[in-house]
Amino acid sequence: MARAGEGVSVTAEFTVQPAHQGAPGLAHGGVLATALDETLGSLNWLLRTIAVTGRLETDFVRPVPVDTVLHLDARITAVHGRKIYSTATGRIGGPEGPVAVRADALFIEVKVDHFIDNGRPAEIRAAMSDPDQVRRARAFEVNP
Ligand SMILES: CCCCCCCC(=O)SCCNC(=O)CCNC(=O)[C@H](O)C(C)(C)COP(=O)(O)OP(=O)(O)OC[C@H]1O[C@@H](n2cnc3c(N)ncnc32)[C@H](O)[C@@H]1OP(=O)(O)O
Repeated sequence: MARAGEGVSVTAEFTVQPAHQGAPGLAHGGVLATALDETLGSLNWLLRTIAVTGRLETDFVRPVPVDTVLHLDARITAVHGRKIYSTATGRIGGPEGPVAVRADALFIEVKVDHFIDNGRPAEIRAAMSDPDQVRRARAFEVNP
């Protein structure tokens, strides 16, 4: 879950599970990048814009052990035409703890045709008939 904050920003928490391991006992970097991407992606809902990740530059600053709660904080830094620039940090030990990961992202606004043209029909039909997905897409609730 992500919560709206000051400006166009969100905070979120991600708990590293044993299935997220790369090196023994430590989170895999790709999973941490996914947590950053998901948190950054939720910013676009606040703009009510459909957008996909075009670029995601990630810094892995500290190892993140299994069972750690990663405290994520993401905000939009600029919007230019279809381009949405955003940045995020993931801290450990609490929301004010040391930065373990950070990312800068560029999301590109797309039409819904992006998914219809490129996705698989079965999954698109399933998403359209899933009331949770439709509710999320049509009426994104801020801090419900
Ligand atoms: C609704 C739920 C959405 C959930 C999203 C969750 C987050 C995700 O994981 S998304 C999945 C991963 N991302 C993808 O699959 C995207 C794959 N890429 C694409 O489909 C295309 O490259 C796409 C749509 C991003 C851009 O293509 P296109 O629409 O033709 O735009 P294009 O004209 O090339 O570029 C538009 C602008 O963005 C810039 N741009 C595009 N890609 C990049 C990039 N990687 N780096 C820097 N700039 C870029 C271009 O330079 C251009 O800038 P300007 O307007 O200043 O000339």
